[in-house]
Amino acid sequence: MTDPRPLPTAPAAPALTAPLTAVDRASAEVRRGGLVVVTGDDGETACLVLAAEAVTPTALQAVRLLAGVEPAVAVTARRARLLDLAAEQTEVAVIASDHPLTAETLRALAEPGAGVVEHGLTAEPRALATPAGAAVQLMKVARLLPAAVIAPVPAVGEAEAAAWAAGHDLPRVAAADVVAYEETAARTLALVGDARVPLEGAENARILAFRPADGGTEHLAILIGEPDPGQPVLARLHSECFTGDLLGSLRCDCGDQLRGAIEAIGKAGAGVLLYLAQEGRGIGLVNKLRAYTLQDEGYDTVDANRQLGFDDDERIYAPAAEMLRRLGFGSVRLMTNNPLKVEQLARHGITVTERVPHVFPSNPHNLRYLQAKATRSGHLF
Ligand SMILES: Nc1nc2c(ncn2[C@@H]2O[C@H](COP(=O)(O)OP(=O)(O)OP(=O)(O)O)[C@@H](O)[C@H]2O)c(=O)[nH]1
Ligand SMILES: [Zn+2]
Repeated sequence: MTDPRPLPTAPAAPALTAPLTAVDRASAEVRRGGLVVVTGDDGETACLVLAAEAVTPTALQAVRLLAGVEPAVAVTARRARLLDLAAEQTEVAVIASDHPLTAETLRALAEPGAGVVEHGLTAEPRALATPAGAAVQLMKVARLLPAAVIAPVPAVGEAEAAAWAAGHDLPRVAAADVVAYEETAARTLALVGDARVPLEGAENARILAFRPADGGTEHLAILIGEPDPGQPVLARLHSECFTGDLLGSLRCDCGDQLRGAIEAIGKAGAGVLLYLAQEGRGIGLVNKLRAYTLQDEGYDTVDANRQLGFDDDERIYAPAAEMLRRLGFGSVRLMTNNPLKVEQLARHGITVTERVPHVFPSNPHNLRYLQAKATRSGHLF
């Protein structure tokens, strides 16, 4: 095969890097149980934020002391409705109590099966692009349960709240930057690695790694043969599945789909497989394991996501579209059974000339999962 040819890569604009970095720092902080400040527009009260799943009595006490009031908990509207706490159409619900919330109650609000939710709770609706809404979104970015302990920062306006955060040595992030994070990250992908890796079923393969400007997890493109950018390129978008791809889990069809796609593209002679860092349809591996526990209790794959407060599918397709564009492929023949992937790629500016079915035999462990994909998520088998 010929030597890998260099591919164009775009340097990230500094204006995009600073907000991404702020979100990345805040995400790392909440993952280790720390406090962060989320600011909003000038008229909005900034929030002190802590991951509900990481809450401890000590952390809760720290929030009380810093804010000077009792904290509340922000959850997705989906989760609030399951708790019979949100009547209105809203994106996020802020749950408050008529008595101090304990760490156990907070955990029970966040996670199904974690305990009994007590009485005396009320919920207020909030839009996503508010500090409370962005606090929940920050948990999703951090791949934690989408529930945040929040308390108002004793400061007026964004500048004063930012100064308050700095004075208390707390990371600060703007709500708008959290909400825009995934789309912004996709715009900053840079090609950071490119090597020839012969694969079983496709010896003429290269792996290219694309890294977002905040240093987040890379998405990979597996380029097989030399696809003609002038023609629709045979393409597979594969979302990472540690259990299926690496361990050969029989609970899903991912392992077969991954190896089957490489083999099929290899046979066809040329094409691309994007290996996207979107484990568990974008909820992360730990949350996927929680969803599996719920599925063992009787929920299907869609309802398990919803019980945890997530949407059915949390993936976004901006990184995939950006990588295809960077590789010079504006038009694809997409190997998928998922109509949403076709729709979303088109929405992000890639022409899908054809959907190529990508079906593999079921086994006794994944039959129910595949049936749920067909009946609940509209997958075409
Ligand atoms: N949340 C959740 N994710 C799952 C579950 N089972 C598998 N997954 C994830 O679902 C994703 C499957 O991705 P794909 O095979 O690319 O996509 P798809 O939506 O099934 O569509 P196809 O292109 O037809 O295969 C991977 O990220 C898996 O980790 C589950 O029960 N719950
Ligand atoms: Zn899987």
